[in-house]
Amino acid sequence: MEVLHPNVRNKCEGPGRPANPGVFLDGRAGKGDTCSGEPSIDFPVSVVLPAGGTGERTGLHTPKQFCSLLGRPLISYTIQAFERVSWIQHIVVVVAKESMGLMADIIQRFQHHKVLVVSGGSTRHRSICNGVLALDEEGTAPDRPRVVIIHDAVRPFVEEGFLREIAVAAKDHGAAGAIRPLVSTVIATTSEGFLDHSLERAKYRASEMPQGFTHHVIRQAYQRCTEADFEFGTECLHLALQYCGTNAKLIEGPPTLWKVTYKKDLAAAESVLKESLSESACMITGGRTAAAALAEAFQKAAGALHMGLDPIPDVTAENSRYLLKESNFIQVSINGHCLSEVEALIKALEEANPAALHPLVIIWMRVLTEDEASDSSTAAPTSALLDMASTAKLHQILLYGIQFLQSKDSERWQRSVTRAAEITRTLIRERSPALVGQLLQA
Ligand SMILES: Nc1ccn([C@@H]2O[C@H](COP(=O)(O)OP(=O)(O)OP(=O)(O)O)[C@@H](O)[C@H]2O)c(=O)n1
Ligand SMILES: O=C(CO)[C@H](O)[C@H](O)COP(=O)(O)O
Repeated sequence: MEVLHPNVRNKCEGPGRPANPGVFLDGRAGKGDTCSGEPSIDFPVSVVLPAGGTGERTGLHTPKQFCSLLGRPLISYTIQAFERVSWIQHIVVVVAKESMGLMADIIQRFQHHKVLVVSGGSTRHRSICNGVLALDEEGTAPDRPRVVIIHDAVRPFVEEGFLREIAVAAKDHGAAGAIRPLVSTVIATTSEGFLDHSLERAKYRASEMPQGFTHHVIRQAYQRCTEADFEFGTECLHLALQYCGTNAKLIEGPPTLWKVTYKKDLAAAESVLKESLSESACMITGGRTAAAALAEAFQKAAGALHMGLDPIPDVTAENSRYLLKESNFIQVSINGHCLSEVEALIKALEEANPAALHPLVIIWMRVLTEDEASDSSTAAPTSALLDMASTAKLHQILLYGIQFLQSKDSERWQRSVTRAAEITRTLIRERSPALVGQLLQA
């Protein structure tokens, strides 16, 4: 088994800066924080993420764990879901031998820490077993975990609260696993392809991930299981029962635990990510009265589209926290071109997010009076916007423009506000790299 030691990956661990805010399905944006109000886990917990499969069922050449969602490999989201949990010590990622280099690049590019990479086996059980054994190896994980959580690398949406439930139940009962209600009835077929019998759906559950085990139970299960288990087995909880006499505690998990299995699941996962990244934006008004009035109206229109909006005068002092916690920014410019404000915002975002984990969005909202709109000397700086957007895109910042007409007619003005909010919501939701630098009319 080949191992990338922690000291090899140390070069990837920046000077203590944790990865960028991740995606929290419960609506929180955060970094390295724990669920509010929950006590921390007071026993050592480590994680094994099997990622050594080929993803045959997707029909793609690239194994699904390395497929890109919003410019970042799927596995990086899963790693981050564990990395941001403060009570998790080590994350062993098990990949096929030929993917060791690719995995090391991902760790470096997305500044993952806590990660140890080991090479996998020909089946999922063999890969998981390699990961569990790596936790034993001296020098790789000095303080042995009391509990080992096993989670498929291709289930990116796992929350801290549920991991906590699994870890505590695993410590108390030796093993614990996530379950979900069955979607379809399970039936057995005869060798001729006829119905043999069907199971009563209400009595059965689908076994999902994460699963947790005491270190002792999972090690013993793999030491005692047979070659047939390694070759054909699909259930770690079964090994714990069969070889250690441990009846796992089963806990119903959220629907978001589903496993990316088919190509359509990759699109679904990207859609979940986009949805969670587009829940809010902050609107930078420059402290100007006209912009603040626009922000107030915009806040209402955005609210109707289920998007929260925080109007702020700038991103300095106290407000600089938005540079880290927000993924979407609307820079309002009232007079003239004012692309310099956008330039300054891009610079501040780049400095705050040297390795952005997902694309950040800036919308330049150029507000024009009716007179300015009809004056050819105030023509839109389209090529400057395009150039700025092309450069920003290299740093994972997607820049778009909306031209907003500040009409004296209140109905017209309100229509523009509504349209601007709808365009904003669409640009933020879609995060399309193809549309950067475009100046749309509201
Ligand atoms: N030899 C293997 C096979 C699978 N896995 C991992 O186990 C998880 C769940 O398995 P599955 O969804 O079946 O993945 P694949 O085996 O890659 O998919 P397929 O069966 O479609 O080929 C995935 O993260 C996969 O990378 C692994 O670590 N080692
Ligand atoms: O849901 C699970 C229960 O342990 C596993 O993720 C599942 O068994 C993986 O199996 P496969 O590799 O066939 O998708």
